[in-house]
Amino acid sequence: MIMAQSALLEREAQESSTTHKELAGRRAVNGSSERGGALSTPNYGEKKLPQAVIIGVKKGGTRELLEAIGVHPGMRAVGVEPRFFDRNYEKGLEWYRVCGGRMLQFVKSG
Ligand SMILES: Nc1ncnc2c1ncn2[C@@H]1O[C@H](COP(=O)(O)OS(=O)(=O)O)[C@@H](OP(=O)(O)O)[C@H]1O
Repeated sequence: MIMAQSALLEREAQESSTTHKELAGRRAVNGSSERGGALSTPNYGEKKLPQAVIIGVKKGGTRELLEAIGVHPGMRAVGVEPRFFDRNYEKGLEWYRVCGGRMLQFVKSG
């Protein structure tokens, strides 16, 4: 199942123990900035939160779906599943965003 998640991520951001102000401070230290949900750094380009997530049971065929989506020239799909919601949730939204940037090494771009 693919689920639009902007509302979910917005709620996550609001509930996160790290405030926007704190994150802005960290970005200033790291020489990065945020524009419209995209974290920009001089060395790594933009690290955007995903616009959709694939949710599925184990052995439900999610990998196949992910790879099929990734073939589309207009889509960027993660190469390695970040397992954010079930294994890495406590690492927070910032980890998820940085992970998204790392994913770009594996994606097919259009
Ligand atoms: N279209 C289609 N029809 C039937 N079966 C399919 C299909 N696509 C993927 N598969 C099978 O789904 C299994 C992998 O599912 P996942 O990608 O969710 O695996 S995992 O849970 O993340 O490991 C994996 O099953 P196993 O080969 O038994 O491991 C795939 O063969």
